Parts: sequence; C-alpha cells; structure tokens
Amino acid sequence: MDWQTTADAVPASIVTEARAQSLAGRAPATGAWREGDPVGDRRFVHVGDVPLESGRVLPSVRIAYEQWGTLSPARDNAILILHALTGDSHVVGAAGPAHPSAGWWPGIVGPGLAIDTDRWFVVAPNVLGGCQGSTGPASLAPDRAEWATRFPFLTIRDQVRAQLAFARELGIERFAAVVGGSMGAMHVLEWAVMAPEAVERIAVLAAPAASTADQIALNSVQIEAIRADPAFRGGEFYEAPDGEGPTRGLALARRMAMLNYRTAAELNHRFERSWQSDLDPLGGDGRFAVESYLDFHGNKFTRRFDANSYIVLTQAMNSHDLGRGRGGIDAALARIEATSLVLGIDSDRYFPLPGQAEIAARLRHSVHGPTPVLVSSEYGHDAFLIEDDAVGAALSALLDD
Ligand SMILES: CC(=O)SCCNC(=O)CCNC(=O)[C@H](O)C(C)(C)COP(=O)(O)OP(=O)(O)OC[C@H]1O[C@@H](n2cnc3c(N)ncnc32)[C@H](O)[C@@H]1OP(=O)(O)O
Ligand SMILES: N[C@@H](CCO)C(=O)O
Repeated sequence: MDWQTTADAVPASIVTEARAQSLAGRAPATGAWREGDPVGDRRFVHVGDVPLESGRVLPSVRIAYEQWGTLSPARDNAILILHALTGDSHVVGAAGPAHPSAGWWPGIVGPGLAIDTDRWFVVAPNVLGGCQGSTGPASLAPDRAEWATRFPFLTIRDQVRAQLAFARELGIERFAAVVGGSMGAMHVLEWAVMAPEAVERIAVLAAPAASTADQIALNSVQIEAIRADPAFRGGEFYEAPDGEGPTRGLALARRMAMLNYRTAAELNHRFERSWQSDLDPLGGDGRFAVESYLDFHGNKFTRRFDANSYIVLTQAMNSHDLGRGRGGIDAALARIEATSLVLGIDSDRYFPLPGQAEIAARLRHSVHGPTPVLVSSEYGHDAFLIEDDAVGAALSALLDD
C-alpha cells in the first residue's frame, strides 16, 4: 500500500453520541483525542487485527502518526521516533485545537537540527493503547461503544507488533534509525530484537533492559491513585451521567510521576521554600510554590490524557523485560545487530544509569563503546526532553556513523 494514500483523516461525520454531547458543552470525561475532534497534522493507518502476547487479538487497530521531511525514492532515509509514556505523535509543531500541547522535541527534530528533516524522513506514531488517535481504551470498539475496561492488557512487545504492522502499511521495510526515550526506548530495544532486518541504527535514551521492582512499585502507586478516585467508576467513566472523569486521580498520578521525572536538586534550587502567594505564611492558604507547580502539571495533564490509557501504558511499561522467553537479558542484547547509541542521565532517579550501563556493556556495535553516553543534568529523567545540546550531539554522532 502506498504510504501517501493510506493516510485517511477520520471524517467529521463519525461523531459518537457521547462525543456530540461533550462537544455541545458537557465537560469531557477524558482528555483523549476522539472521533470528531480536530485532526490537525495527524494521519491514520489501519493495521487490522493485532495478536497479543496474552493470546487475545485486538481487532481493527488504527495507528495515528505524523511525518516530516521527504521519503527518498530508495526509501532508505526513514527515521522512526517512538514517544515516552505521555507523549504522542506531535514531536514538533504548535499547540492548537488538534493538539493540546506543543511538540515535545522541538530542539531535536527539524531542518538543520540533530534529526535533520532536510535529510531524513521522520515518522512518529502514537503508541497502541495511547489516547491521541491510535486505538486505545477511549477508542470505539467494534460495537461502537468505548473499549474502557474491555481493553486488553498490553505488553511493550504487543505495541511493537502494532508498530511493525504500521511500518508495513507505510511501505518502509528498513529504518535508518529507530529512536526513543523512556518508554519509547523500551520499544526501540524490542524493535532491535523482534525485527533486526528492519533496523539499521537504534537510539536508546534513558531506559532499562527490564523494568525493575522499584520502577514497577513507583508506577503501581500511580495506577492506584487513579483507581481510588470515585469518578473512575471502575474504568467505565466515559458515559458518566455528570460527565465527570477521574481527573483528581489522574492529576495525582501525574504529580507523583513528576517526582520521578525531576530531581531533589532541581526542585530545591528552583523553588526553595518559597510560598506561592505573597500573603503566605501570614494570611495565605499555606501553599508552597513547589505544590503549585505540581498542581499545575497535574491539572494540565488531565486536559490531554485519558485515565484508562494511563493505566494500560503504565502496565505495558511494567511488562518490559527484553530477556523474557529469550534466555535472559544478556542473551537478548547479544542478538542486537544494529549500530547503537545508549544514553543515560546522571541524575535520573526513575531509570538510573546502571540500567543503561547494563545495555551498553552488551551491545556489539555501539558508536561510543561499552559505556553509555552520559548526560550530566540537574533535570533528572526529563533531561532527555530538555538537554537538547547533549542529546542532539549524541544523536548526530549516531546518525553520522
Ligand atoms: C517524550 C514525551 O513525549 S513526553 C511528553 C512531553 N512531556 C510533557 O509534556 C510533560 C509535561 N511537561 C514537562 O514535564 C516539561 O514541560 C518538559 C519536560 C516538557 C519541559 O520542562 P521545563 O521546560 O523544565 O518545564 P517545567 O517543568 O518548568 O514546566 C513549565 C510550566 O510550569 C509552570 N510553573 C512553573 N512554576 C510554577 C508554579 N510555582 N506554579 C504553577 N505553575 C508553575 C510554568 O508556568 C510553565 O507553564 P507552561 O507549560 O504553560 O509554559
Ligand atoms: N515527561 C515524560 C517522562 C516519561 O518518560 C512523559 O511524561 O512521558
């Protein structure tokens, strides 16, 4: 199938009754993109049924994506970018009616940047289970009602299987590079093992070879924060009579996650002990600036994300184990043939450096030898989204190899 002609914007006429009500003014129960919403730069491909590791089959899967640059006649200049937990296909570009947030990697992808769109054809799909256009819990199942709690448990490998089908639909047999940070890097590792013939280079930024007990624990309390919100209704909140979704639980999960993504040093340095209001501590509400910062990010997040999607994607991250069924992590890493970049951040308390050191030590074709490229940053895990100079230089070295 021709990649240019498979892109089909969902017709505006496909508007569910529930969505029509929310468009008519009722508060939306989810921050997910839904049929009938503005499409913006999104394109869609239908990849059919996706068989899952669990033995179930997810039918009629749709993948949303965006693209930049021009695919060469030989189709040999494509780069696949895979986003982190709460990212989406909007890697670069403005916020607007179709995109609640501006692009998340504007300093890395674009003309003249590390991933130079004058040279490379860049394509970025929204992950399976996500909520910005790809099939996920807020999408309509074949019976035209939301999947909600009927949506299956997904693994990182299930999501990569959908991405492989997506690449086939685009007609791209081999990527010059598959690049991702955090959850996206878990997908990158699986690409390198599941489809070595389709991957020339990989960039693994700030992720482990397998989620550790500590990481699973940090993730699981966030899931529980969502489930404890009465408005979660066991996951069946899309048709709630009052239109309310589990925004309190989702915002709390995001606040907790932000503490994994940033560092004590940054928060202490940036906010000190300052109060949010000039009136504090004498007549204000006792709120510290750092609390306000977390509230801000928690609340903003609920406007762009779906609580069921957050659970599905977090569980997928917990499932991550490159060595499962492959004789262990070392054996799986030894199978990787791609030219590789592994990057870690010295202050990352979510996916700490030893996780990347384990990967780098086992890869045979690393552009920087047996240790990860080290990014020194105060920002912690989120540094892969913020430290454009260091991350860009490492990516340039990989792509010039
Ligand atoms: C790979 C992916 O795709 S992940 C998706 C991208 N990630 C996200 O969007 C996560 C949410 N965003 C973030 O975590 C960050 O904005 C990053 C990582 C993208 C960039 O980090 P930074 O540039 O350091 O932004 P920072 O965390 O300081 O947030 C800035 C916001 O906090 C607000 N803020 C700062 N202090 C306070 C405070 N005391 N009270 C309330 N709000 C505050 C600012 O007004 C600013 O608002 P804006 O986003 O509307 O401009
Ligand atoms: N800020 C990133 C961190 C997770 O990698 C996100 O929200 O997806």
